[in-house]
Amino acid sequence: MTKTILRALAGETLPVPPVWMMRQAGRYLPEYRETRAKAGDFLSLCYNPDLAAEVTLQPLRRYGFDAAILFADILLLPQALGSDLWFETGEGPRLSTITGPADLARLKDRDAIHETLAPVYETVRILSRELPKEVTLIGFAGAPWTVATYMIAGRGTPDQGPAHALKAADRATFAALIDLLTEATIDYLSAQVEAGAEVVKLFDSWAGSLKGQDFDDFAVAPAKRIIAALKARHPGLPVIAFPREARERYVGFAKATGADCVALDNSVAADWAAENVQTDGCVQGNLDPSLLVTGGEALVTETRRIVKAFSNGPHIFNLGHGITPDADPENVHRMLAAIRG
Ligand SMILES: Cc1c2[nH]c(c1CCC(=O)O)Cc1[nH]c(c(CCC(=O)O)c1C)Cc1[nH]c(c(CCC(=O)O)c1C)Cc1[nH]c(c(C)c1CCC(=O)O)C2
Repeated sequence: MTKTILRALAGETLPVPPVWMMRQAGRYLPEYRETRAKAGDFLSLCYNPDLAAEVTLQPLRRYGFDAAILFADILLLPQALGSDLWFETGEGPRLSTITGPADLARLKDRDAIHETLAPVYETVRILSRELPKEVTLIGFAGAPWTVATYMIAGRGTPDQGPAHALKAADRATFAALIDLLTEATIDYLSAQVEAGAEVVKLFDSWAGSLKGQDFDDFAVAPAKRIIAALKARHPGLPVIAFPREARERYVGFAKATGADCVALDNSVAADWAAENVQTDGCVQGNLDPSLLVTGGEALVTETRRIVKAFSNGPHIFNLGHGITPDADPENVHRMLAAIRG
């Protein structure tokens, strides 16, 4: 087993951490913007296997990252389940809403998703043929809670208010939606693995707004179920979990869910995470993405500080969240130089 990402995920401490970036294919790259224009719009790009594979490969050509992440979106799964989905330019995603049992009943069942998602699996197949031998291919899905927050509200929300409200007002509908998403996510990720994904990552971007028992019920429990089912179908499959802004709940998250690696956002201190989270295995993270906008000495200092903080255990270097469209592509080279020396 020679791929550095797989070695780190298996618990090996490497002299130089392998590195990739969340949203590494994206609008900060001129070649991405060009390919997206050719596709027409973002969703057409996601469903065009040749072009989606092309944008996945672009950041690898430029930077030589250790992993490629499939180019797709966490909201393709709700679309495959029958939600309407579109992107408002400059604003973000819009979906039909789930407000009660009638909306839930209109969704398709888990077996129907592959019809819509077949082009995504084709993208994975192309990538597994075309990627350089040393690069690891990561598939992904949104975690049920995060995906549910978009399906319930019909858009991104600052506090996930509508999802919390449905959870309080109509627990049965809310729990049934989480259940459907959990089952569909197992099938979706499993199909990505069958197509050639070597690792999968579960994005729970809004995990931080779940408190107390809700965090156990709707962040930990679904992740645990998904990971157990995937590992039963694909023995040895490494899984990265990203319960963003989980704060003190990062502690023990890998053990509680069976994840091989916990991805950390940049609100937690690397020294604290090395002592309290990395003790259970591989961690990924956690540079503040705004440093790729501002650059300078702070970018270099902070990158080195993170590498050093995690140097006594398994670590995959990454950002604490996705790189933003206003990032300077040259700053990514500076970050890599600070990591790789
Ligand atoms: C919440 C979420 C979404 N999508 C995703 C998450 C979880 C991670 C996170 O918290 O950021 C995950 C995602 N989205 C995208 C990927 C591709 C792989 C990668 O490079 O990381 C991945 C892994 C492409 C994308 N997904 C999106 C873009 C930008 C679309 C464009 O080209 O205009 C990309 C490259 C659009 C998107 N997709 C989503 C939103 C809220 C938006 C709009 C905000 C924005 O524009 O950045 C939903």
